[in-house]
Amino acid sequence: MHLSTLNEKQKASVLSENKRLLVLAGAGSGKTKTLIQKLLYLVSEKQVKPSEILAITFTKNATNEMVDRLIIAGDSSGEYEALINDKLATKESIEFERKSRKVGWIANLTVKTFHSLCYQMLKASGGATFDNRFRLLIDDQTEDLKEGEEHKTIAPEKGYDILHKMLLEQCKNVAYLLKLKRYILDFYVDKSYVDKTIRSKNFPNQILYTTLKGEKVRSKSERDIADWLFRHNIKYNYEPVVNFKDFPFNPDFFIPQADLYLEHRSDKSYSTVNKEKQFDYGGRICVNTYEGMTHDSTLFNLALERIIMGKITDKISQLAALNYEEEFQSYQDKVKEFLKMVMRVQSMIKAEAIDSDDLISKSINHQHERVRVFYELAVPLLKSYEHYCVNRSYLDFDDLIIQSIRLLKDNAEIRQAYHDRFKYIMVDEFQDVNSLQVKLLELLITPDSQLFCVGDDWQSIYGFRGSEVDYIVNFKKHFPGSEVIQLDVNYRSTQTIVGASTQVIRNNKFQIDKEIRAFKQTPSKIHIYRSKNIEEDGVDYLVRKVRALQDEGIRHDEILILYRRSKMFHPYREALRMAGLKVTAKTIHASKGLEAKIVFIIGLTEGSGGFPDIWLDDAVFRVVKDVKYDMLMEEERRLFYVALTRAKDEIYLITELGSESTFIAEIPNEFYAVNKTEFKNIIQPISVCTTCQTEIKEWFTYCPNCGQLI
Ligand SMILES: Nc1ncnc2c1ncn2[C@@H]1O[C@H](COP(=O)(O)OP(=O)(O)OP(=O)(O)O)[C@@H](O)[C@H]1O
Repeated sequence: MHLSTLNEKQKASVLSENKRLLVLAGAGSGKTKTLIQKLLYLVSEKQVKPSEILAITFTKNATNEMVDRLIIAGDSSGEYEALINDKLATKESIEFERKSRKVGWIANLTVKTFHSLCYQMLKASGGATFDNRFRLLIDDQTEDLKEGEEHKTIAPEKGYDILHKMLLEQCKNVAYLLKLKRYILDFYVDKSYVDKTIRSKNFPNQILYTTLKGEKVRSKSERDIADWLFRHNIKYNYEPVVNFKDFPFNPDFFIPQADLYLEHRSDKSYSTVNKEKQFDYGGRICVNTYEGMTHDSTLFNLALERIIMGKITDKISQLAALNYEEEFQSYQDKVKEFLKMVMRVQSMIKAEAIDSDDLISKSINHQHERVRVFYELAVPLLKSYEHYCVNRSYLDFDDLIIQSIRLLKDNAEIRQAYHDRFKYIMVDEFQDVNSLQVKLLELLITPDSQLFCVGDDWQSIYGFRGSEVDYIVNFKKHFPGSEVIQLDVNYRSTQTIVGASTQVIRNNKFQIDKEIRAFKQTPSKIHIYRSKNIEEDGVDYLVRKVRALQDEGIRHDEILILYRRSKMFHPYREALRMAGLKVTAKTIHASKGLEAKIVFIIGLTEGSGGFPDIWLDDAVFRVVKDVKYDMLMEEERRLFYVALTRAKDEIYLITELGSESTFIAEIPNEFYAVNKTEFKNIIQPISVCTTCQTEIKEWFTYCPNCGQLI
């Protein structure tokens, strides 16, 4: 036992006999280290049987890391540590070695993710409440959460595909299909399609307009007509070729159900006298619309209604067989967007234990039609999805926990068996628990068992998946009689990084204020680059900087690039690839628990697609859970805190001039490499290149003349 490697607070946490203990601390303060030491202490000093210990993590990586640290603690040769730090070792060789060394007392421990624990529980005894030969539904987000034997029982389809299947089923009902179409057109499409004007290939001066149906037409007015027809589910042909007598030509529209042609006459139209004669010869009706009619859209719509509706005798329900493929051909991405929202709602209602039926009553009186219609469309989908999955014994990751809770709740004997087995329950990253996970823990602990949790409320970043920072902030309320120990030294980062990140996170109202000191006193400053265009000179800057760092001898795995959304990284990935530079890049969510010598945070712009990015701020989600804007903003700030605190030595922030993320100003000036106020005034030269004496008007960049980095 190496208690000597711990500081006083860490030691106190290991030695505490309290039945409920939370070790609370900011990033890099040795929480995971303390948890491992506690585990070693219990086994080696307190003679606790390893089989009585359950250690729970959130990700497979965290489980592996815990097992690795335990193997290292017992491996005096240092071989294993050398292997996992060997940059040339493959993932497979490390996994093989881990497996062959996970023997003896380590093999008798239960170190699992919440999901893996529940999986095993249900396989072993789930037959009592469900079907223990269930199969697992995996989606993109849970892909990396599955472990070992779970590979064997993965469902042959994905949750999203099932939901899509349910949508196709529902769309056989014309009323549902029409409602979906109206919803998609009204609330998803209108905003974006207007801008989709392109130039004609044959006539470069001709601008083409995209209709709701997805075809290209020649004028705004034609688009209005086409859209009006599409919205009213009236089939039409655009510019059909006709030849009634003397010559072929293309009237603008033909409406088969009304047996009617439409010609729109703009101010630029040529005389149509000849064409009109042709319609007479053919005994066909052609109605003209005029540019003047289009200036007032309400009047224009009325005119179209008068012209066309009277001539259509079919009832709407009998209108040409509507079918899903045809109607949504141009809107696959919008339908996908809708289904993703349904999936998000599904996950939220599971975490909140809300029945899908309740969603209708919760939304029926909502002031916004968009929200009401969303739920009218979503609820039948959610119900048929649920039925489909139960029928096939499919469980998703949320269901694993829900079914385990039910199993323990309803079966006293099974519950007792787990109580007899696990006397010590340890939870890493406790700030990420949701109400289901807490319920599960409550069912697993007894007054005699010890619950040892470590976590950092400042790093709670899974609110969008239902985690509740309240469980850690109010730990004492949730677990009466508990003790909370705060660790106060950060061993990972420089004092600048610790200071800046602490200042940022203190802007959050909902947090536990903690004093945290940096162990490392090396002087360093935070670098910031304000690009003119983040996707151009921002990318350029990163590539140059990474190259310069690697030239200085920094290894590629010591550099970590972080971003809020994967999309932000695309231009950087391409540029790095072209430059032949290798670097680790991750979303901030995926960087949890990691550390690197140098961290770049890219995409620090404001507004949509930037960071903070409060996309959950949608009235649709508020029906399930009324999360206030402030709270969503606080989660974004915690995410920024996680990003900053991954860095050991240096941080580079990349933003765009005039569109800086609000987080940049939350880091006080003294932490930046150059005083921010100097940069505000960019017309003033802020430095002169030491190599070629060129005035440099940008802040913290390379010399535009000779390329010298400053
Ligand atoms: N008492 C100590 N003395 C020296 N180094 C320590 C001590 N405690 C922790 N460390 C080191 O500090 C670093 C961070 O530790 P650890 O990963 O356990 O922190 P953490 O609090 O779990 O971090 P985070 O919450 O950011 O993931 C590790 O490199 C660890 O070895």
